[in-house]
Amino acid sequence: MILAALFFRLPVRDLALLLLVISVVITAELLNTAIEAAVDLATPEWHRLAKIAKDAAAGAVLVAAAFAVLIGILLFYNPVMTWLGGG
Ligand SMILES: Nc1ncnc2c1ncn2[C@@H]1O[C@H](COP(=O)(O)OP(=O)(O)OP(=O)(O)O)[C@@H](O)[C@H]1O
Repeated sequence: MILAALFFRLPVRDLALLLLVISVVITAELLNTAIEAAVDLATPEWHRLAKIAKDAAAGAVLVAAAFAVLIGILLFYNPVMTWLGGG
């Protein structure tokens, strides 16, 4: 994504937004992994609260990823269309 942003010469503000979105997704994934490990340590058995904790953490990653895709489309749509149109 960063290489594509440089290729399409996105404005610095768009590049900053892209870096922010990437960092949010990576942070959510790291927190999800941490929560999964902590839950497994606390309750190796099946537990309703463990399920809620893991599902909520995974949901956070999904939300971050979905918004990252949306923001990526918004940032790249015009530059890609211009490039495809040869203009
Ligand atoms: N101890 C538990 N008690 C109840 N439900 C659990 C428990 N452990 C896992 N689950 C359920 O199983 C799902 C998958 O859990 P798992 O630990 O395999 O993580 P995962 O989603 O496969 O994540 P990753 O692929 O990042 O390891 C959870 O989202 C949760 O719904």
